[in-house]
Amino acid sequence: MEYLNRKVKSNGQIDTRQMNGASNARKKLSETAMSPAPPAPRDKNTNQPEVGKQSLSGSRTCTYSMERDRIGVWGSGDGQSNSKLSGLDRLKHPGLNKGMAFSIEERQAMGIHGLLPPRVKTQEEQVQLCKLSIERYEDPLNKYIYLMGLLDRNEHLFYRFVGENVSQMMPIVYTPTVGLACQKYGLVYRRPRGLFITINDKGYVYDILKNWPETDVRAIVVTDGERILGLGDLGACGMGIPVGKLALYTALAGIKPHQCLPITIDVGTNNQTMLDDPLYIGLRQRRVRGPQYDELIQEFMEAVVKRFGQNCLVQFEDFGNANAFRLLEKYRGKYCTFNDDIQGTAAVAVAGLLASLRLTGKRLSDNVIVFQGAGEASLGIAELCVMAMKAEGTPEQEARGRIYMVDSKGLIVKNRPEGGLNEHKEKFAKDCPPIRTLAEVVDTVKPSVLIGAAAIGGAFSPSILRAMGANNERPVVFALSNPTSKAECTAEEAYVNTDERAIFASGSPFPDYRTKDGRVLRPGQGNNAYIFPGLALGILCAGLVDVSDDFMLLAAEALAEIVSQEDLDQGSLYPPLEHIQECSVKIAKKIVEHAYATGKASVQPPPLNTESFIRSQMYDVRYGRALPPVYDWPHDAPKVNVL
Ligand SMILES: NC(=O)C1=CN([C@@H]2O[C@H](COP(=O)(O)OP(=O)(O)OC[C@H]3O[C@@H](n4cnc5c(N)ncnc54)[C@H](OP(=O)(O)O)[C@@H]3O)[C@@H](O)[C@H]2O)C=CC1
Ligand SMILES: CC(=O)C(=O)O
Ligand SMILES: [Mg+2]
Repeated sequence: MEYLNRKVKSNGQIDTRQMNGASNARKKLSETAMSPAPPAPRDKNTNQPEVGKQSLSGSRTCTYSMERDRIGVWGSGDGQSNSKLSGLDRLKHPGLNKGMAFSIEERQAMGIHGLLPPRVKTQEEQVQLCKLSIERYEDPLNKYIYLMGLLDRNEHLFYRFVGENVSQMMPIVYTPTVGLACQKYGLVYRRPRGLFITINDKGYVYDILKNWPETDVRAIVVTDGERILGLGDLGACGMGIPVGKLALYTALAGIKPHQCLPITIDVGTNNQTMLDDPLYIGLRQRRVRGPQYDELIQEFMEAVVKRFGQNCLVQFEDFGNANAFRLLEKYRGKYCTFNDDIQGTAAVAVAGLLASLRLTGKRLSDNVIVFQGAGEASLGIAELCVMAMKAEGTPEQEARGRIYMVDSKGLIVKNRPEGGLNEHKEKFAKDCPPIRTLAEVVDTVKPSVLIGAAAIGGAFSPSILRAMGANNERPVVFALSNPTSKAECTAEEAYVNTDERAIFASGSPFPDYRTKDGRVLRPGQGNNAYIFPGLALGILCAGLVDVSDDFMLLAAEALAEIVSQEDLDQGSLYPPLEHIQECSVKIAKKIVEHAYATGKASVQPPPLNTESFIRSQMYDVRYGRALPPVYDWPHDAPKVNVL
């Protein structure tokens, strides 16, 4: 039979990325240095190898679209062809399963006829069922468990469902519910998802990476669980975050699921509640710090390059403050990496601020900005604000002078009696006597922008908000802390206490607000989810390694440009969540263009049409044909399992 011959080829045509001068140095890091590939057929629009034969599509070509999406597979372990899989395997394989959408021919040819109810459903009907099913759950945690179960069963359906219902599903797979899921991870954990690497695995990290059954990993989100959202140290239970972030990589930016790998590095936890919890899933010990910790992370970075190549992206997520800054400085430029909490958050917040200028009629440099918090998020945003102000022509010192930071000890001032200023905070220290409370800082400084990222729920009291309203025609208030319980104020509080004049954004979603005169305000979600999926897509499409801050400013500008007048009129500084996939493509396009313009791209040759190249790389949530039609039901079917 013809289809018997249609096997996955293994000709290594994919890695057409040839290292350019800028990345030659990195070659030494890798045992798996890419070899120049034989020429592949080129797409006339993109000047890139055809889909299925290029950088993001897997390291092998194949005939069927489903195989094209999923080459290495759960269960095969070696990333070899799917031809070893039986029909039953395919039914159980989340990347290949179509459930009742398998056609009759497919069911017969794969030897699974009779294992499914007779009716054949469309994917649209399945999406409808997902909607009905999830609506039956009232408890968000149960909705989360349902969605993770769907992901475990049928990836295409999960991503289509989430992608078509972003504003309803994002709060479940992501903040705020993912925070609750992490706190209860011992309860919600069902099936293996992601890799756990512990301090006891030192010396064997590469072997653990080899246990991951997919070989074509392009993006890793890694946490050590020390600062999970604003919930603190959750140890190994932090795994929910890399899983959730990577679900958004695919749902929001079309990065293929099998190219994504969530990792949790378990060095213990200092959270006594976790340590005492019989359901806790991690090592029962206090956190290891110092040289042992650093050696483990170093081994991890090297093992990633050795296993997946030097262009494999490592997104650091929810590390504790001290490690986050240190590790970013240590690895940026040398490895393909960025820190989402510092850099991604900076980009989304600056995007919001740039958009706000269209409402206030100011330049960014005309603003006075007060931060509640001086950690990863706040300092990342503050530094990018300085960069954006400099781009407006404001001298650096003047730009820094317009930014005031409040940490747990009060306003950051020079010669603080209790000391404790690190080099990052020092740059924003003011030459004035200490001021202890945020309320006093707001009264003294009279900021036009107030940004909260300190995980102190309710820190923007009604009186602080009223002061913002009294001092500004349109006060800008960002309550960025996650999850919802940690938000500095709600959208309603921001509007009510400023005569509905506040320009508000928040890290976790808040419902629409109806004004006294009947207008509906839709507070935007100032969350790095608007940035990291598109940023990652751009990084991968360009083969970018050095994710410097100019890329972050570019991403911010790209996002701000997408915000329409209608969005602004509705009080939102961000495009609707329903458009977030388009935002990802636009951001990726800017990243790719800038990577080539600055000589930092390593995918060669450059695409002729950047946007079509990017789109051609993205995951298709629709099912492919599992098999070509070979006969009509109800005729006798050959008992052959070809896949
Ligand atoms: N919306 C988004 O996209 C993002 C939101 N976030 C959220 O931001 C929050 C903070 O994250 P991150 O910056 O990474 O955390 P960090 O731990 O790095 O920083 C927390 C900061 O808050 C300060 N702080 C603690 N207590 C107080 C207080 N009572 N008054 C003033 N400041 C205080 C700390 O002060 P000190 O330095 O003195 O310890 C520190 O500077 C989290 O809730 C997180 O979820 C983070 C990333 C993205
Ligand atoms: C959104 C995010 O990255 C955080 O709250 O940590
Ligand atoms: Mg984070």
